[in-house]
Parts: sequence; structure tokens; C-alpha cells
Amino acid sequence: MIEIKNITRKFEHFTAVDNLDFTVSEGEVLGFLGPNGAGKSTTMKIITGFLAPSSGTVVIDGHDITNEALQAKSLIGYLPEGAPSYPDMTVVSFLEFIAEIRGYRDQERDSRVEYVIKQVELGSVAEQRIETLSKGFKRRVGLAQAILHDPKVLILDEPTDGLDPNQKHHVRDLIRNLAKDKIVIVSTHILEEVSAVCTRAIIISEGRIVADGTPAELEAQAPEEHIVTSAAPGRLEAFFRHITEKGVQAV
Ligand SMILES: Nc1ncnc2c1ncn2[C@@H]1O[C@H](COP(=O)(O)OP(=O)(O)OP(=O)(O)O)[C@@H](O)[C@H]1O
Repeated sequence: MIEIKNITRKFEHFTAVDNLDFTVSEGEVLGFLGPNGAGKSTTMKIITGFLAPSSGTVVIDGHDITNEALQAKSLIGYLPEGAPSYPDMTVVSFLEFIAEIRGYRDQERDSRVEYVIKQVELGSVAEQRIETLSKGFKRRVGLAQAILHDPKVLILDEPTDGLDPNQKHHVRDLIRNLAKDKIVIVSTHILEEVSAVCTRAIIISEGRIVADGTPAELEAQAPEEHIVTSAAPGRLEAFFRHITEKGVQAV
């Protein structure tokens, strides 16, 4: 279980994340939504221990991300925004490097790398330098390093950003398959992604939670005047606009 306990993050006088408090359980795929600047990436950086909160704590399976950072971080796979990596390295050498950092050696290292290359379909570019890859393939390298150690918790910041429709479809299938025995938090702007892969969605606005429910529950709350299409993502978009445009009271 992930416990996010009253986290707040200030940048000087600006509050980017404002007292967020929620838990995520095994088997849940949580879509983390919000308009630009709502505080999604900041929250993900705090959950993964890359950024300290100004106040509050995050506990991953009983381990505090600040006080027991090593144990907590070993349970997490993180795809940051933009998926930074080492552009000079080939895909294989980068993934071998990550595998070593994760403590794998020799045959075990090679088999982990082989496994993720297959999972994320990187075989055709395995020996290519990362800087020469298309945006979609770079994103897949980021996904590969996030899942390499088969982490219990996956935090994915806009995982399908820059992918073509086929790749998007493939990555969503992958997330669905991986999610069975994991906790997944996916930040996205793409609402059809939420309907496609998430069991729950949280919408934040100005650093605060304004909605929390299953995609179907949120879709059902869409006001008729906002609905452009009655298909599921259209309803979710209508609800998203309704709740983030009007400055609705945080729940
Ligand atoms: N290091 C920083 N210093 C000052 N302000 C920051 C810093 N990092 C983030 N912010 C501000 O905090 C707010 C939340 O940013 P964040 O990147 O978390 O939003 P987001 O929801 O991920 O947005 P997007 O959807 O555009 O990626 C923004 O107003 C941003 O400018």
C-alpha cells in the first residue's frame, strides 16, 4: 500500500501541492489527472523520493520514503516526465547499467535486460545509441528501466506522451498486464487513457484533490452541457472541465 499523508510542497510563497492525503492499494491503477501546473509531477517526485515535501510523509509498504529511503525506493519503478537517460549509451548498455544499479549481476543481469527489451519491444534498436532514437522509442527505454527490477509500485509520469496510436495501445496493454499484482499511478492528460487502463482516478487542481472515484463514477457526474460526445472519454473530459474550470471546492 502507498500512503500519502498530508503532503504539502511550497516553492517560496507558492504552494504547488496542498495537503494531499490518499492511499493506493495493491491491484489499483490510479490515474492522476489535472490541468497544466496542477501539481501532478511535483506529487510524483515526492512519492518517489526525488523531492522532499515541505510537510507530510509518504509511506511505501510500511517504509517511510524519507527515513527508510533505500527500502522504499527499491519497491518503486519510476518513469519521470521526459524520461531522462544517458544519450551516448546504447539501449542495451544503458539497461545493463540500470540492472547493475539495481543489484543484478552476470546472467541474472542479462536475463532482466533481455526480458524488458522483449516486454517493451526494443529489440530492433537494442544496439542503437539512445540519442538517435525517436521520441517514442526513448519513452519506451524509460519504461524499460522503470520495470526492470519488477517493482511492486510503478509511478509513470505521462507514459504514452509522444507515442503513436499503435505504441499507445501497446503501452496501455503493458500497464494493464503489469498492474495485476502491483500498485500503479499514472499521470496523464489523455482522458481516454484513464477510461482504458485505470481502476480509479484522482483529479487535482491547484495542488488539491477535487475528485476521487472510479472512471465510471466520475463520468456519471459530467454535467450535460459539457458533454460533446457520450462515449466514455468524452464524459470524463466533460467532468474534468466542469471540475477544474470552475474552481470547485476541494473534497
Ligand atoms: N522547482 C520549482 N520551483 C518553482 N516552482 C515550481 C518548481 N517545480 C514546479 N513548480 C511549480 O509548481 C506548479 C506545479 O508544477 P507541476 O510540474 O507539478 O505541474 P503538473 O501538474 O505536472 O503540470 P503539467 O501537466 O504541465 O506537467 C507549477 O506552477 C510549477 O511552475
